[in-house]
Amino acid sequence: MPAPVSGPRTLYDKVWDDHVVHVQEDGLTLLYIDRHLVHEVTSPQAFEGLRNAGRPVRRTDCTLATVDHNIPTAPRKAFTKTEDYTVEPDSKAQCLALEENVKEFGLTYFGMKDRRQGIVHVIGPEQGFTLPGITCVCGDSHTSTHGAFGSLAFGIGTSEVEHVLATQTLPQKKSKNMRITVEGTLLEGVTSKDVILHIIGVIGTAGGTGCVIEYAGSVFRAFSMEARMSVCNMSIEAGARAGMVAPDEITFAYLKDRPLAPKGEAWNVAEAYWRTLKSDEGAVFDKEVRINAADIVPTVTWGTSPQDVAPITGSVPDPAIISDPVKRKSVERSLQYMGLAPNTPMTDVKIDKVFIGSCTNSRIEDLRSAAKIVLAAGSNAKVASHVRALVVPGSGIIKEQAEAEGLDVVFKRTGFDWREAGCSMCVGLNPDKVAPQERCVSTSNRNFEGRQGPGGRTHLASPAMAAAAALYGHLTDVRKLLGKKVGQTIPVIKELQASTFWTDPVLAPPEPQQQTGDAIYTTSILKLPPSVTPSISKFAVLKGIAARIDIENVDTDTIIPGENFGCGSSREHAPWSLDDFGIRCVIAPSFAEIFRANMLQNGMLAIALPRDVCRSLGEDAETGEDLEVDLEKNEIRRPGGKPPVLFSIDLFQRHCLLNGLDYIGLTLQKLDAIEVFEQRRSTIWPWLDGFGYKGVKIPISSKTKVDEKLEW
Ligand SMILES: CC(C)[C@H](C(=O)O)[C@@H](O)C(=O)O
Ligand code: SF4
Repeated sequence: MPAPVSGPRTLYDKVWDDHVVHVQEDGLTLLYIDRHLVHEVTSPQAFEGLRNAGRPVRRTDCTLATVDHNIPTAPRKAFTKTEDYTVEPDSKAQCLALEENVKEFGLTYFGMKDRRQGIVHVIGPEQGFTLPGITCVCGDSHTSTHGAFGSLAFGIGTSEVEHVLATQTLPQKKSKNMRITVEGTLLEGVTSKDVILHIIGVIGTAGGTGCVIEYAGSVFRAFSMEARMSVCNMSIEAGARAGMVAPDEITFAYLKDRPLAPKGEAWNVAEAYWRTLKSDEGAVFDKEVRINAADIVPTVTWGTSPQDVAPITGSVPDPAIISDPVKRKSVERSLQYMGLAPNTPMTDVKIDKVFIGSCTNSRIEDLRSAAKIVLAAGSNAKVASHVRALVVPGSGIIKEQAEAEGLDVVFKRTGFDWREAGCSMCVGLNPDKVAPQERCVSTSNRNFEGRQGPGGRTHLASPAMAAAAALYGHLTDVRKLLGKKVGQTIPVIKELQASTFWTDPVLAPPEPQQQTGDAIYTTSILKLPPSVTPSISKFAVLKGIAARIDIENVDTDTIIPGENFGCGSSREHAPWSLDDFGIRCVIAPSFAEIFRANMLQNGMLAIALPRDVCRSLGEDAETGEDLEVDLEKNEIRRPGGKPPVLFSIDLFQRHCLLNGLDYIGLTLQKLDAIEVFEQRRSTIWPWLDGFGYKGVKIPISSKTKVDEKLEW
């Protein structure tokens, strides 16, 4: 069991400690989850699991659902039914499934007719659903965004979504503490997006593996909440479990009066608690990175991994000068996919599309930043004739605010397409796509092969850089436009108070499904049929042929084995598809954590071994002879009489795999501890119970009643 932190603690240590429900001897901790965001892609099988097991959602008051990934961003004025608006069959099915599920399970839902609908990671903070010091999860890797508020926020897979829906907890191993400090003053034209791209370029996409990153230093302290969110958003691209920024005056000002933020005396108590949420003097970090702000210039990506970054003043790399053969091959492959010749100056790269949006950069400040560049280019400026450019606000509310500020007019008259809120061209799950071999400058966070559409090529950049590229038709140093004096000959954007847009006199607060007295919610009463003991398939000995693939940073979108296996999204579909192919074990030098957890939840084994051992097992695989993975003996038996390779795996996970144990059933055995935690939570952090919509009273007494307990 890891020693509890007794001396000075980090921000992460503090939030973690405040959410411990139960600790096993091996350190596996049952963590209470304060906030759960749900979207249509990763939730259908989770609700199905609940339904099959006869389990309700434990805390409907702490769960918020919306549609974002699959939905078209075409005008919604004529929207009547999801069936008619969402055409693509899979998308339609997922959206309709969510609509049904939120009704059946009694969840608050912002659907396509609701002005509060938007990308989960935009609407959580916008509503004040996201608060400092909380734990927040979503079946989505970019949940790390919410760490900008000093919360512990991380992405989970579909099985874990089901686990949280059923128990409001998650079994977790504590990550390491990492701190990235950026001190100094940023150069003109350098934004938060450039800072995080630069960081990922420095530490690599596996740089934060096993860690929760705290962003510290004068640069982050000076950042707005929007800028902090863009940084924390991409912590996942840096390989980390989560990213955090300690809350401060900027955080409190952002949250004050948000619809779901605490009000009145509760606000004062909450703020006093939030002020304690910072790393203590002398707190120990397992990993420290220091970066000088003045070293960062506007940054773009050239390749198919977020770590493939270059300053806009630089050139496409030349694989010929890379000595490591695996790295060289990987760069060659990327350049071939991207259709780029080595040593081409970045500013010579001609583009076809521009996408300004996504959970990284679709907030009001991002839209203003892009509009400022357009304005700086002069009133006759136009999007280059060969470029199609899209601006997609992150939520209906942001769209309204932008329209009230006149940003839509600036974009539209310049030739940008102004859309409705959603994930849009960030991910090829809806009609906004990049066509094969088209090149897109995108303010999103992933440039994986096929990410924006099969064969599409992505260059990640800031909103300002994307706007400049749209006007010039090629990658452009935004400073070229900033050289002109913004504010003298150029019209200034009239920024409006965001709070004007939060309140909604038309839409009623969410309908509570069950009521106890005057409470907005009741925690669902857990009635568990004792006969229901779902299980996952057991893993003991696996014998069969193996496939060797020498590719690094294999992302879930193009799932194939390699180093840092499964980096990218929380899609449990990745292990499911491996399983469908009959692949039940993956051996790699390192794994993305969400991917590894998803494998375990499906009874599959992820074995991390040193790079040279992986190579030699790869050679064994090439002989076409069987390998035998024996979890009971923790060894991999090899062909040709070679000695077996030993591996280690967490004891509890091993136990669950060997016995095919269902994590939800195990957790429900700890129901008493969960209830005790909830009572304490209601007393110390009462603002976390229930939604804070107007006129709604929040219950103080204990809510959960357990009729029957699962016999294990
Ligand atoms: C669909 C979803 C599971 C996925 C994620 O987890 O990140 C998506 O949001 C993405 O950005 O790739
Ligand atoms: S990364 Fe893209 S697809 Fe994923 S949640 Fe954000 S906007 Fe949506």
